Amino acid sequence: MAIENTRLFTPAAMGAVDRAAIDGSLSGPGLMERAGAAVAASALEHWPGLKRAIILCGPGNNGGDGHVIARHLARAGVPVERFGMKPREGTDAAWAFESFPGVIAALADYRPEAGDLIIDALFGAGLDRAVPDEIAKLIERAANAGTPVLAVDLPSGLSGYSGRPTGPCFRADRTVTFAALKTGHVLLPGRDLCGELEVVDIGIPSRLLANDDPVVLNDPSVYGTTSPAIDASSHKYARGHLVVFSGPLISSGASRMSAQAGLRAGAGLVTVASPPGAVMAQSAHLTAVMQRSVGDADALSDWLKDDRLAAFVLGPGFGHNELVKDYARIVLEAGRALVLDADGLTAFADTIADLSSFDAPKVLTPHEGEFRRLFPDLLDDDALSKIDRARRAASRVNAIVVYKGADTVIAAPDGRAAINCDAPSKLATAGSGDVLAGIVGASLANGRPPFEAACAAVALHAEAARRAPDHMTAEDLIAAI
Ligand SMILES: NC(=O)C1=CN([C@@H]2O[C@H](COP(=O)(O)OP(=O)(O)OC[C@H]3O[C@@H](n4cnc5c(N)ncnc54)[C@H](OP(=O)(O)O)[C@@H]3O)[C@@H](O)[C@H]2O)[C@@H](O)CC1
Ligand SMILES: Nc1ncnc2c1ncn2[C@@H]1O[C@H](COP(=O)(O)OP(=O)(O)O)[C@@H](O)[C@H]1O
Ligand SMILES: [K+]
Repeated sequence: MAIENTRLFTPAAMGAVDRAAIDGSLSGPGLMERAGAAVAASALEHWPGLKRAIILCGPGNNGGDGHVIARHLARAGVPVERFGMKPREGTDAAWAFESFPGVIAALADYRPEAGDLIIDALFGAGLDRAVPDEIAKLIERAANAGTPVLAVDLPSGLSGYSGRPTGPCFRADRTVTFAALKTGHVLLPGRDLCGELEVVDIGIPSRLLANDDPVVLNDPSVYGTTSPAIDASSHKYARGHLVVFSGPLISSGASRMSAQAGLRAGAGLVTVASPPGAVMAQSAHLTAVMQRSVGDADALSDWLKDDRLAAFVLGPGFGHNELVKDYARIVLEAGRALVLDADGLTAFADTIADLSSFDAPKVLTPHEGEFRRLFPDLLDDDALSKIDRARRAASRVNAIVVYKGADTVIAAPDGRAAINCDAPSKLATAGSGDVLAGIVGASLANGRPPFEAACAAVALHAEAARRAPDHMTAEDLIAAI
């Protein structure tokens, strides 16, 4: 039975849920029995022609699940062989083994054969270091033979917290996990190493599936509907006026993409603020998007007397320009929302924390390289997951951080975080980040709070990409919004 729960758990938080369930009415063996039965059912459903189930059993509860799986598959008539180690005495896993005692061969003795399915029940939530050498060798033998792998809870070798391998790691075709997804299932490369993911209900009551760690999958439960309702009383200013700063003539295209994306994404009006030297080129291209010549800080301050200017995008194609810092400060001092992207981020490489003193809404949209420039210490800290890196960055800058990638993390200074997992890889094309910055700007101009605005924008960007042609350019992406 698949379950719907967009909350994500670290293995530690899930362990607390398990303990609460066991302290309540549920028994450890009862949970293990349902977990093992669900994995066995998945094996039978997805590998109907399997000739031999190779069950790799570790010393802990993950191995305990393996013994339950062995019993269920054997009773279903599947030839079963177990490799690994016996559980420690007196544990739930020992109960599982005693419920189906038998030979457990040494891991080194396993030789893959055609028709095998490896059921990996070596380590799950308890993995805390690189797997030992004999397991590393087995992983290599199985990969060379192309033997399919069904992982129990997590592929052994993968951190359920960070989504990064601790060393050699199984690449599973399918992973069956219990009660809720763990962060390591959705962060890369974990998401790829898990293969198809299946979350099964093992009877833990949903009231216990709560924790203090507000990390969720990015979906409408976070940000509401994708665009605010437009009714008869609505007018373009009510939908918000977005401004995108243009860089010099040579790199003015990026601002156009942000601006056009912003207009498509639902800003009521969009103006490109161009340096005088780029005005002519922009005029030749822009139609529904308006333009204004803004050449220096005074011109910007003067324009900001118009309090209908709601949100600003600063950075795409802006160039390495001293004006970045002045413009950012002036916009934020005026209390307007600011999206800082690309060159806008790079300009603050050593001083990003200075922005924390401004209360106006701020959204930073770094990709991996920009994140490194801004927060090298967080990236160098191997103990942190991408989620916690983004959260620490958000709290340092007092801003929403959209840490981009195929596993984009959106984090708020108060600890809220969402992971977007459904962006297609065709987004890896020049300009798609400029498009995102424009969508975030529109979402802010619409008046959403910044975390919700960023989450809605990332979801819309991914949805547009899914709809766009396979060999899309950033222009196609804009058209698909
Ligand atoms: N709790 C529940 O209610 C339910 C739990 N369920 C299942 O339990 C699983 C979690 O079980 P678990 O906590 O026993 O951890 P598990 O992953 O089996 O590791 C065991 C021990 O291995 C060791 N070890 C770690 N890394 C190692 C390494 N690299 N190389 C060598 N050894 C290493 C380490 O022990 P150490 O050697 O450090 O003393 C660790 O404690 C979970 O994933 C799910 O499948 C389900 O049944 C549903 C109900
Ligand atoms: N392989 C991928 N899968 C999913 N999304 C991706 C992938 N590569 C890039 N993206 C997304 O595309 C956008 C690229 O942004 P960025 O790196 O700033 O590009 P550019 O500077 O060319 O505009 C981000 O939103 C990122 O999350
Ligand atoms: K496993």
